[in-house]
Amino acid sequence: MREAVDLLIEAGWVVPVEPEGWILTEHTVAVRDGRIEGILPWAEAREQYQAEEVVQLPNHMVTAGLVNAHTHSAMSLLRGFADDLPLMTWLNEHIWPAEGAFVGPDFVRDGTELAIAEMLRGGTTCFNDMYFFPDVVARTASRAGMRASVGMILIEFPSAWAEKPEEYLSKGLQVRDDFKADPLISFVFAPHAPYTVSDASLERMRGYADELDTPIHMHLHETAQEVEDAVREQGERPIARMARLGLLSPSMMAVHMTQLSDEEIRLISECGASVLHCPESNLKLASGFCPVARLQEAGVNLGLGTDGAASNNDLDMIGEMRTAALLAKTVAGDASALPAGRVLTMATLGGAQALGLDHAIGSLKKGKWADIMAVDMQHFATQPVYNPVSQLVYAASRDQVSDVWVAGRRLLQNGRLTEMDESAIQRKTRDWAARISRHRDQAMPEQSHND
Ligand SMILES: CSC[C@H]1O[C@@H](n2cnc3c(O)ncnc32)[C@H](O)[C@@H]1O
Ligand SMILES: [Zn+2]
Repeated sequence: MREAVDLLIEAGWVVPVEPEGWILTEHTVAVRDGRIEGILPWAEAREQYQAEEVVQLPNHMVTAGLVNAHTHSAMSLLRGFADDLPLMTWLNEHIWPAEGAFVGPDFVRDGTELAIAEMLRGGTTCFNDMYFFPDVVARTASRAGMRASVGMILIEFPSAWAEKPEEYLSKGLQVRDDFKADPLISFVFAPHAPYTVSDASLERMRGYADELDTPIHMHLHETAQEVEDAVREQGERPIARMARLGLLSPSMMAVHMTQLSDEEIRLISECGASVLHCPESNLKLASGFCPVARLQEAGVNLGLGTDGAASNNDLDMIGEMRTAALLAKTVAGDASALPAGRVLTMATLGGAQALGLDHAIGSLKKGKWADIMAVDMQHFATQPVYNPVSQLVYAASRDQVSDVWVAGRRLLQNGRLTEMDESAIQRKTRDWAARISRHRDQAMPEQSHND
C-alpha cells in the first residue's frame, strides 16, 4: 500500500542544503499538507508514494527557496529614483522626502506586490522586510501566498504610519497580534538604525523583544561615516552602544556591518548575533565591505539580503549570491573564501536561522514547509553540469527559475506567476512612476530627467 501525498517533484538534482554539500542526483521530493514528507531516488519514491500530482523536472535542480534576509519591499516603486549617491545624501535629499510625499497604504501595497512578483520569479520564497505600514506588508504577502518576516518598525521621526516611538511599537505589536494565526507571516522588531533611534526607545523595545523572544532587525555599522559620527557625537561606536543597551544577543540581526574591528567580530561571535550581508547595496552606495570570511571563521551566522530595490537596484537573490561569493574572495584575498555551497547556505538556512525560522524553512528536510525553487539547468549558460550548486551561484541567471512552491503551493509554474495578476502589477507600477515623476518635476526641477 503506497502512502498518499499531494505532490512529487522529480528532479535531475535535489540539493537539500543540509548537510551542506549534498547533491542528490535523480531524486524526488514528496510533499504532503504543504510540508516535505521525504526525499528518495525516483524509482523508490514512485514505489513508496501515491501522489495527486507529479511534476517531472529531469533537467532542473531543486533546492530550498531563497530567503531574502533584508529588504524594504515597497521601495521597488523607487527603483532608479536616485542613483549614484552615498547613503546619507541618498536618504536625506532623495529617499526620505519622496517617502514623506508618497508612502501610505496604497504605495506599500503596490510596491510590496511588485517586489513579491520579482522575488518569486527569482526563486525567493521568504523575505524579511523593514518598512512603513507593516500591516499592509503582511496582508499583501499573505494574499500572494508568499512567506514574510515583517518588521515592527521603530524610527524616531513621524511618518504616515506612526508619529512617536510608543506609537510605532504599539501599532507594530497590534499587527503581530492580528496575524498570529497566519503560518506564512512572522514578526521581528525592526529599529531602523543607531542614528534614528534613541537609547530610551531601544531599551523599551528590547524589553518587548525579551518578553516575546522575538528577533531584532537593524541597520548597523553600514558606513564609516555612521561610526565616525557616533564616536564624535556620543563617544562610542554603535556596536558598543548596542552592547551597553543589552541588544547584542542571539536575537540580533545586524544588517551591513561593513566596519568591524577584530574585537567587534569576537563580540558578535560570542553573543551569537547574526549578520545580514547585502553586498550589492554596499557596493552601489560605496558603503564598504562586510568581512564575510572573517565573520564565518569566527562562527557568526550569516544571512544574505538584497536591501531595497532603490539601492540595489534589483531583488535578485541568485545575482546577490554570486556577488557575495566573488566579493568575499577579493576582500579576503583568498579564492577559497565563501565557496558556492556556503553562499547557498547563507541565502537559505543562514537567513532562516537569523529569523528564528530554521525549524520551519531554509532546507529540504522532512517536516519543514515545502518552500522550494526549481532552476532549469538546460541553458547554454549552465551547461555542462559538473556541479549544479556551482552553476547556480557562478553561472545561472534568475530567469532560469522555472517553478516555485511556498508551503507546497505552486506560485510560479514554468516561469509564470500563478496567483498574481502580472499585467495589473505592471499597470499600477506605471501609474506610480508617472505620479512620482510629476511630483519630482514640480518639487525638484533641477533633478528632473525631462528638462
Ligand atoms: C523605518 S522603514 C525603513 C527605512 O529605511 C530606509 N532605508 C532603505 N535602505 C536603507 C539603508 O541601506 N540604510 C538605511 N536606511 C535605509 C528606508 O528608506 C526607510 O525609510
Ligand atoms: Zn536596508
